[in-house]
Amino acid sequence: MEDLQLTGKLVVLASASPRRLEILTNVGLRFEVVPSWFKETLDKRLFKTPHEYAVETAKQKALEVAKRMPFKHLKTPDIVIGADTVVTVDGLILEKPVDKQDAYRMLSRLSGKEHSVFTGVAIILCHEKEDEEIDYQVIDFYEETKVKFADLSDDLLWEYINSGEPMDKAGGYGIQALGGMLVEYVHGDFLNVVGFPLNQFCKKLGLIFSPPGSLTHNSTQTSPQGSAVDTVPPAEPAASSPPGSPTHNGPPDSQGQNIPSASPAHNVKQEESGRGEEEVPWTLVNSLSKCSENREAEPQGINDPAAPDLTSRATMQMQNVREHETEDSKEKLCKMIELMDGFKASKVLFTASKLRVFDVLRSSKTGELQAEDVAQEIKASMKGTERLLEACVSLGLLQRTGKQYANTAMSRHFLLSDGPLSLQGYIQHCNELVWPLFTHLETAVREGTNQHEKAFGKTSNNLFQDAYYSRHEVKLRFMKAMHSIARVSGRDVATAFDLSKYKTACDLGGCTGAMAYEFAKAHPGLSVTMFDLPKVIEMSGHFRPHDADDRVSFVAGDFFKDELPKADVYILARILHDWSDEKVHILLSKIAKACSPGCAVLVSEIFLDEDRKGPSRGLLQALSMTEGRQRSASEYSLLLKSHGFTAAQVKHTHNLLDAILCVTE
Ligand SMILES: Cc1cn([C@H]2C[C@H](O)[C@@H](COP(=O)(O)OP(=O)(O)OP(=O)(O)O)O2)c(=O)[nH]c1=O
Repeated sequence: MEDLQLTGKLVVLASASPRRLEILTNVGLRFEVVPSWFKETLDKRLFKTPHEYAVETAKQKALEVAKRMPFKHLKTPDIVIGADTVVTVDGLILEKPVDKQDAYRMLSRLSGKEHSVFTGVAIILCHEKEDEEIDYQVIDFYEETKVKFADLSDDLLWEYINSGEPMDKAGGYGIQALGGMLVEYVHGDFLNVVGFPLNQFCKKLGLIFSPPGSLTHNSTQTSPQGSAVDTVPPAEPAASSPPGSPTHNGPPDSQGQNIPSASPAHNVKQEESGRGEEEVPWTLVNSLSKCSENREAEPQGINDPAAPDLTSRATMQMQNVREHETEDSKEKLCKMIELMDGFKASKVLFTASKLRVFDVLRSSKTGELQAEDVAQEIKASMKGTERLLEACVSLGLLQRTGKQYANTAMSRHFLLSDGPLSLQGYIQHCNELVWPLFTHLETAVREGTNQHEKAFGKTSNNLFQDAYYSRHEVKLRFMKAMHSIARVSGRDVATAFDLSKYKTACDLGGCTGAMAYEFAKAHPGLSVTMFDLPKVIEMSGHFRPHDADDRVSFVAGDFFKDELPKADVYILARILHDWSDEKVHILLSKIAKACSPGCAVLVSEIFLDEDRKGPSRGLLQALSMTEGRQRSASEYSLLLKSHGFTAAQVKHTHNLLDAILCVTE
């Protein structure tokens, strides 16, 4: 048990499949579930074999989660697991049926025949580099299981389809439940059909994480089924790349690739993170991985003499169905708990930030401190500090080794007050302004109004003039918040489109100039004017970078009242959501008047999904808005079009702000 190489690591299952959750939970793996948003739309014609398709889809599912988590969940996972199961018959790849007719077509094709079930699996190892970029190392493999269906009558097929079971399963059946009745034999790993080849996965895990000395990590391991190792460059988007694309070091099923050891060669930290010890039976996993070189793909399953007999397998299947239902409701309960506790987690982050816990830990000689030292530094009680630090560990904000607390990579990235990507300004704004507003949410919902007066005892007709910029200290806090958002999202917004043909830009309401500097940095031929209220401009000097580019200049004015500076591109970053459509029209018509043909407007906001069902970040923000509203990309596009700005290009940056670029004719 000293070999617990996964202890303290954040393992993430990038899958919404309750079967995968159950299989991995049953072996004692501790992990979080973050379903992938990767759409399974890779062009199957680009893949020579079905398993290449399944492996690539698994890889893209996992990479999407690995890349999203640092931004959306504000934590970097150590390991992300993705999988994709497909059924193949007559040279066709069958995924989940889209409707009952589709399920019928699939099942009647499978009737009376042997088919293959392939599950592709990708294990992504995320390594934080010194420059805080993340390296993604991909280990992928697949498993094939052969399944033979009995001859199935139409009546039986329809009865099965009407049970509802086929709809969320590849090939339209679930071997672990009612679908088991359709099956004559299984050759291979039964769990592979259910969605996860546990046996081969454990072997791979053993090879990656077995303790030093027990295996020769860097020797060539021959894997029974295809296995490949890729390193994905950090800036690479999770694009739908077919095999042979630049993210691949070799074909996905090439044999005999090196299996990297995550420990100690890759310096994956062993953190005592409060997530508790892993319960994976590591002796078993290590023995399995040692056997993997010798393994011939032998038939297993219900025809295997060593496998449980049919009666016990049927009992196991019934248990599985019951457990699946329990797991399903447990998953829902977890989600409920997460929602109920969400405000506590936010407040822990706000409080630790306000008390400068992350800065205090960073400034200590070794980067770590015991609770009593932290308590002394932040001038707080020992008992309260200890509770706060422990809660921070449980949220992935801190790590603990013995009695010593230290920042996690995520905290170093986003929570040090002087870090280049510090979110401290925005966190303080959330704590001091948004939090009090949200305590009056019920009244805000009843009355449909912003609760500024209730929360702060003052009416505000114009939020910026009356509230944000009324007092020096409040203004500075608001500017810090906007500054941190612009610093974190600025590069992605500035590089979202090719602006090389433009010479001048004007960032309207650009606050501290952080976004303007990002645009200047990203476009060497561009001069940027930052335009904002005189009250803002007079303080923007506080935020001037040391290496300030002299292509950025500052002009004071009110974009609703004053003449706008001339520019080829007008930037509206985080501006339009604050205003009603009526005010947006006033502003856009002023911009349109200032523009000559070929000029552009770049709007950067959180874009709501077209069905307004997400992202929740945008919809939650709307709850404390005054006269503004959140909009989708096509709503922004329509507003812009009505002022002659067309040819919209939309970029979802996966950062805090998305972007749309429209051009005048
Ligand atoms: C053939 C077969 C598939 N399946 C399931 C396993 C997978 O969950 C599903 C195939 O779809 P997948 O796209 O592999 O997975 P998923 O959509 O369920 O989850 P995610 O993409 O979030 O990881 O079919 C069974 O449960 N039993 C079976 O007998």
